[in-house]
Amino acid sequence: MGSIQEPVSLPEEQLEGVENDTVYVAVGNNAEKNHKLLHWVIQNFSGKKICLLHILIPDLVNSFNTNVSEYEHKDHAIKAFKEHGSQTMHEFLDQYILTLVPSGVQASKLLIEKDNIEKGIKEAIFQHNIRCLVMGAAADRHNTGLDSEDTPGIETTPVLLMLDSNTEAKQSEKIKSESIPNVLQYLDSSDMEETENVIARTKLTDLLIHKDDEALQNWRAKEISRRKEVEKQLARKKQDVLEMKNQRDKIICELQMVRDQSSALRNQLFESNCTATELEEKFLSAVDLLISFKEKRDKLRIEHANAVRKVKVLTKIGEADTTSSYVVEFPTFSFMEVNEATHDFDQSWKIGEGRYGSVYKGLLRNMLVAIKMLPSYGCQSQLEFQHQVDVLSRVRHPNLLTLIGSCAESKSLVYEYLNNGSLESHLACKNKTPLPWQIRISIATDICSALIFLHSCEPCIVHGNLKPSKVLLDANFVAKLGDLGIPYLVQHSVGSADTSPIICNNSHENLAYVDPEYLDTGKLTPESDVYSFGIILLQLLTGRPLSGLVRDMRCALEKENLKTVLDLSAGEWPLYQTTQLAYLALRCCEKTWLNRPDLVSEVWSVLKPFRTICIDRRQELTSKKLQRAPSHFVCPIVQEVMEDPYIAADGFTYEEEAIRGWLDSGHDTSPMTNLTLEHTDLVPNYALHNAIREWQQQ
Ligand SMILES: Nc1ncnc2c1ncn2[C@@H]1O[C@H](COP(=O)(O)OP(=O)(O)OP(=O)(O)O)[C@@H](O)[C@H]1O
Repeated sequence: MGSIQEPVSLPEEQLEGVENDTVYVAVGNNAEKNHKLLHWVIQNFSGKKICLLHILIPDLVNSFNTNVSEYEHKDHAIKAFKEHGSQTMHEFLDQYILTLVPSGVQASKLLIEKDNIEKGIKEAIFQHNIRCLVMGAAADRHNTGLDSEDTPGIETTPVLLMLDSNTEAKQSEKIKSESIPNVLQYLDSSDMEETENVIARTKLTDLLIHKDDEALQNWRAKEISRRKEVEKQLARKKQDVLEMKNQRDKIICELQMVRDQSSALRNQLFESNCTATELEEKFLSAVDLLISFKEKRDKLRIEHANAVRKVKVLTKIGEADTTSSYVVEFPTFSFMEVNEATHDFDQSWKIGEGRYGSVYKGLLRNMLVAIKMLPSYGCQSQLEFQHQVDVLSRVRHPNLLTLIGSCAESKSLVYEYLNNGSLESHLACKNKTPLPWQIRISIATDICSALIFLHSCEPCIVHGNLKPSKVLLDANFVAKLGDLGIPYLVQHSVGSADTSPIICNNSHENLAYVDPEYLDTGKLTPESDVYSFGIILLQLLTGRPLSGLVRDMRCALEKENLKTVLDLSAGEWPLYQTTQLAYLALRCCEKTWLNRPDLVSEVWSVLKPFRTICIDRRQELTSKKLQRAPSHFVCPIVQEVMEDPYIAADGFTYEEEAIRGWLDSGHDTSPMTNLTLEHTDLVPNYALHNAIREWQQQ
């Protein structure tokens, strides 16, 4: 039985079988494919015998396609056509042979006429005992297992069919006919199509040849109905395509709409984001605004509370005013208030007593004050008294004790309280360290400044009772003159213009400050104050008792021995300037007022150069003292270093007087926290008291 092999490229063992056999090459009608096939054959079988095999199918169909009526002479035509086809094919094969000759191939041709290629090939194999047959391969590459890339130059690889021995080839026709059709699978697709066409045409030809008109008509009708069916299908397809096209257009439209909507939504989203950001910013600024409004509101609340408090105070003052029945411009106090402030004029609250009454320390409307109780004798009316006080209250100067208010009922004057006491106490060194010379000179300057102011007033104001007890020192050692105008107030009361209270009720010591001319004439002049100032200046320089003071100074200056009289506890006096001051003081103490120096042109001009050095020193001293004072030494109410610290129920320590005054004035709350106090008991803070003492003695 013949075996069929598939040599794609031709290995040596394949070629061995071909050696002595003629290689049959099956050529078709496609000239291009034939050329490629022959090219392949030349490459693989150079020097071999080649026989070109062509199965010629008489192609009558072409001649009958156009006009069937022409078949009246068909026998003759078919014959002529066959002859013509055979001749043409011979010529073609000859041409192929000629192309093979230069390649050293012995070529021959074999033309077999058969109405079927399959049958023709079978016949050729039988008749010519073909063992080696080359055919154009089928287009189906799976059959060959090759790619065109592997065999460049030809689209499909030709197929070499090796048929077994002659004996096998000559087997019974039945067996051979079984094996031969397999050959056809190696024909390329175009050959197959061609074959099918040929078969169809052959059938038609058969019909024509055998004059089978009825069958022809049937076949035609079949063809027409098939064609109609195809046309119908085509029309349906067209309709489908049209519908699909419409659908596609619709979808595109919808897609476009969706795209538009999407872009609109995107814009909306962007706008929303912008709005959100804007709103967020607005919200933040609103929060800021709210915070600032809250702060303002709190501030306004505080201001409101303060205003309410002020209104209450003013109302109280108003009430006090109505009780006194006078319309005055500056605060007046009721006797009750004065009484309360001084704790029923408690002796422990008394500061001192002079010719014109007692002076009490007091806590009045939360202020630490000095209340001077004038003698109640005399016929001065409350109206006259109040008028006089009103005039005095308008005389204000930094070196004059400030008159805060008055009480017409009790005929008392309320002054600011100066906690550094009087110059008198300092000169006497009562529990006090001696004043440095700079402070002394600055005190002289302050007194001079106050006198210049008083004397320059219109009408001129003469103090008339200037002495160290009337020179009060504040926390910064600034000197302030007190008791201004008291003699006038009291004189009126006494009702005797002739009787001078200064003279009448004054001690011998106090008379030392009184102008001798005034003593002689009873007439107070500005120069009277200059005399008193001279004595005070001599006291500041020497610190000596009044008796023989002028004489001793004069003597020392004459002997140019100033140092012997100077108060050396005041430090190292600058001798030249101090001598100048000493001369100036003596001139002030001249018995005749005409010989006394002018305060502005002479005294002030000498004192003025000292001012800067003295004020600096004063600041240095006070700031040192203030700096050194720990904050817990200072009373929260009066803001001064405490002398008698007491602990209240709120746990804070206060100056006893201050906290008692606070509680006695009806307060039941803490001055520090404003919370209600559990009780009003006070406990002395001995530890703090000792600490303050130690600190003060340093
Ligand atoms: N505002 C005040 N602050 C502190 N102490 C004061 C205040 N006013 C007066 N004093 C003190 O009160 C005491 C009594 O003073 P007052 O003026 O009544 O009498 P005097 O000056 O001693 O003598 P006189 O008035 O008889 O001449 C004085 O030692 C004085 O230092």
